[in-house]
Order: sequence, then C-alpha cells, then structure tokens
Amino acid sequence: MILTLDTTRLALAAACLISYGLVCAPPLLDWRRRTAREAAGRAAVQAAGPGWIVAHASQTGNAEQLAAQTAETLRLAGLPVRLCSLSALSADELQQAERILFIVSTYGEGDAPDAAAAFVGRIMTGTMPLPQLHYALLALGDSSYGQYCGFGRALDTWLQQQGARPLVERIEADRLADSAIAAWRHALSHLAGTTDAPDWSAPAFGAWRLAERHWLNEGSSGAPIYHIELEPEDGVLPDWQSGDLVQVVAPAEPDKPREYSIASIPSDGRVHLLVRLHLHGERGAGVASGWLCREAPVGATLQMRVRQHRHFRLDGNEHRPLILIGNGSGIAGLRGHLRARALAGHGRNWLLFGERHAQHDYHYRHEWDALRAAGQLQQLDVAWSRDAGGQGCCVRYVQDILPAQAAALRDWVAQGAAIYVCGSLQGMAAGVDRALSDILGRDKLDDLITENRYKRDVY
Ligand SMILES: Cc1cc2nc3c(=O)[nH]c(=O)nc-3n(C[C@H](O)[C@H](O)[C@H](O)COP(=O)(O)O)c2cc1C
Repeated sequence: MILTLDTTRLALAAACLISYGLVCAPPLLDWRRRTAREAAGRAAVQAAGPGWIVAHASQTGNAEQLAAQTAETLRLAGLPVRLCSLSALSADELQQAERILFIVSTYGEGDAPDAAAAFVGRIMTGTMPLPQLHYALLALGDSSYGQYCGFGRALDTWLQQQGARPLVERIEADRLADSAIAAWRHALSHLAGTTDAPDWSAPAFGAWRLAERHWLNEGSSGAPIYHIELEPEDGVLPDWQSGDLVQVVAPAEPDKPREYSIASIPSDGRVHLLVRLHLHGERGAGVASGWLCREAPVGATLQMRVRQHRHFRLDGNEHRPLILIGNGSGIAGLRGHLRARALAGHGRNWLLFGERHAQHDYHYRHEWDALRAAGQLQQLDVAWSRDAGGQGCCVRYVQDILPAQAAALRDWVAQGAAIYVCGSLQGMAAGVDRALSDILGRDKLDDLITENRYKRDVY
C-alpha cells in the first residue's frame, strides 16, 4: 500500500474522485428512476391481472360516484379491486387485465367526457388484441340528446372489435334512471357473488325556501336572468364546496330534477343560484326555469339537494393562481370560486367574462369592483357581444379576449395557474378551447387536463 501526505497529490486524487462521481451520478440516478418507474408499472400490471378494475369517465361526477360505489361493493364481497379514471389505464394494463367494469358518461354531442380525452386519443384510435378481457359497461346519458350514450356505445363497440367479451349486455342509464342503476347493481351482485350490496340511494331531497329573487338584466336583449337565494327549511345548511351543484325539482316534473351551479359558499348562509329563464317561443318558458324565475312566489318551498361536482372544485388548486373564464349564467360557478378565494385570502385571480350588453348584463359588477379594490381580483377582462362596435371588431366573445392576452396567459400558466371554464358549450367552450390551444399548444393543454389544471363546467 502506498500512502502519501503530499497535499497536492491528495487534492488531485480528491478532484479525480469528485469528477468520477459527477460523471457516474446522472446515469445512475436515471437508471434508478427508470427501474423505479418500471417496477411501479409492473406492480400496476400485476394489480390489474388477478383482480377487478373499475374505470370511470365522468364530467360532473355521476359516473365517478357510481364507480366508487361499484368498487366498494366488490371490495365488500372480498374481491381485490382497483378504482381509476379511464385515462389512467395504460395499453399494457388493458392487455393484462381480465375483468374491467367501465362506467362512462357522454358529453358534448356524443363525445367522451374531458377526463377520458387522453384515453380516446391514446388508446381508442388504434387497435390492440384484448381476447383475455371480460368486461361490463354502464353508460350514462340523456336520451334528449341526439347521440344518446354516444361515448358508452363507442367504447363498447371498440372493446368488442378488439376481441374483449362482455360479461353482461351494456346497460344504459337515461338521466340516472333508477331502473338502470338497479339493473347494474343486480349484474354486479351476480358478478361479485354477493347478495348484500350496500345501499346506493342518493341523498334525499330536502325542503328549501325561496328566500330572495332579483331580475339582474332588465333591458337586455338576452333572456331574463335571475339571482335566487335559498335557505333550508330546517335551518341546517348542508356542506358544499365552490364548484358544486344543486338539483332542483320543479313541481310539474318531479322525475326530472334540473342542475344549477352554486354561486355561493356555505359561509354566505344560503345557496345562491343564477338562473336563466328559458324561453321557447310560442311554447312559453321552460318548466323548471319558468317556475323558479317567475311562477314560484318568494317564500315558496321547493325540493332540492346539493350534489358534489368534484371535477369543478378547487381540489388541489387552492394555492395556484386561478384563471376563470365564463359567459352568461356560467358566472355562477366562477363566483363561487371567487368567494372561496376571497375567504381564504388568495388574490391571484383573473376573471374573463362575456355577455351581451355592458349596461344590462354585467352580473355582479359591484362585487368584482369590490374584489379588485381589495386586491382579491388581480385582473378582469370583459367582452360584450352586442356592444362590440365600441371595442373594435375583434372582441365580441370571451374567447376573443385571449389572443391579445396571450403573453399574460402564458405567464400565469408558467406560474402554475389552473384554468376554470364555465358557461355555454355551444360557441364559448369550443372557442375558448381553441384560443387556449393556439396560445399554449395542444400538448400543454392536454397536460393541464391531466394535472387537473384545466377544468370545465359547460352545458
Ligand atoms: C353539456 C352536456 C352535454 C351532454 N351530451 C350528452 C350526449 O350527447 N348524449 C348523452 O347521452 N348524454 C349527454 N349528456 C348527459 C350526461 O351524459 C348525463 O348527464 C350523465 O349523467 C353525466 O354523468 P357524469 O356526471 O358522470 O359526467 C350531456 C350533458 C351535458 C351537461
């Protein structure tokens, strides 16, 4: 052994060792990361193999909730089960899995919910042999749409084309019809070999009092829109989060509850709604909106319940900057978020709103002014479609604001912002999506969806 105390030689030796470490460390770290990823992938595939997978595609949470109940029923029957979003399934997992229960809704015009867009793009556009896969499929939809259960049917067809075999025939639930949900539960008990499935009944409707109603847009060329406040008759306010919805029963159509975004937060002490009166020409007003906005007297009792809308909650985005984009009555859900943010003391909010006339349709303007003054609304941009002359030819709708704000938008997103879009599906949602995609790039926007940073409540 050769020992030396020569400091120059020692320093040289140390430098050699450090350089060697620097050269080796990155590949080593990379190798460790890769190995960990592969192990996680293998574990997921193994988990998929012998057990059941319950995969959901949901926009407003119905399919997700039914999937959670389905998974719980299997678990109670002692079966290993993995509950996940459809887009979380990889091609490998699909090809290994033997039993999957799919619960999917349909949006747009027969499209997949946003949460399943990645699955459609990545998996359903191609082919893969799935002869080992047995599955059941519950499709949620609404038969008043042209493409009833369009996505559920497309998924079913695609699975069969890949050689997967249905355990039971596809079940379709029209507006969550009890009979269809009962058929699914029945099939499930049969598959799980259990007879004592837990109760799945949704929370009961409660009695609420219509406490206040104001017509917000007198003089507008748009249909009347009302701010409505409701109190529980028993005085016990249920808990909810900004982004959630209510289901309201109109006395003339007790089997068709209508959903509205909640515009308030529990600390307001009341549920606030923003309801547009639907006018159908000669046929008069819509059943539910006509009753809520015109017929029911203030003080009337109505049946209502709060429903979680997990996809539109702040969940996980509480500490991020927020970009809130909406039009018309879509401002309701955004107002809920802004109130929650003000309460929590987060001022990094940007509201972009579109309506018809600045003079008549600037809903809640005094509130936005107050938030601005208090430093709780950092940026506010508005577009007026019927006053467009005054703003130049290019800005009519909320999506038209975005190109001029491209740099700010990129900046906010780079700082971690989440984007919430609320309002009409026709025109607005697609226009906003296109503008965001032009500015940020489609891949970035898809990443934001995956990271739960691009959320939409459009109707
Ligand atoms: C904007 C919008 C578009 C919809 N489009 C369709 C459709 O094209 N076909 C259909 O069967 N159901 C359609 N539905 C109904 C939903 O699929 C149904 O409400 C379902 O229960 C929602 O489940 P989810 O909460 O899991 O997303 C639509 C609903 C909304 C709000």
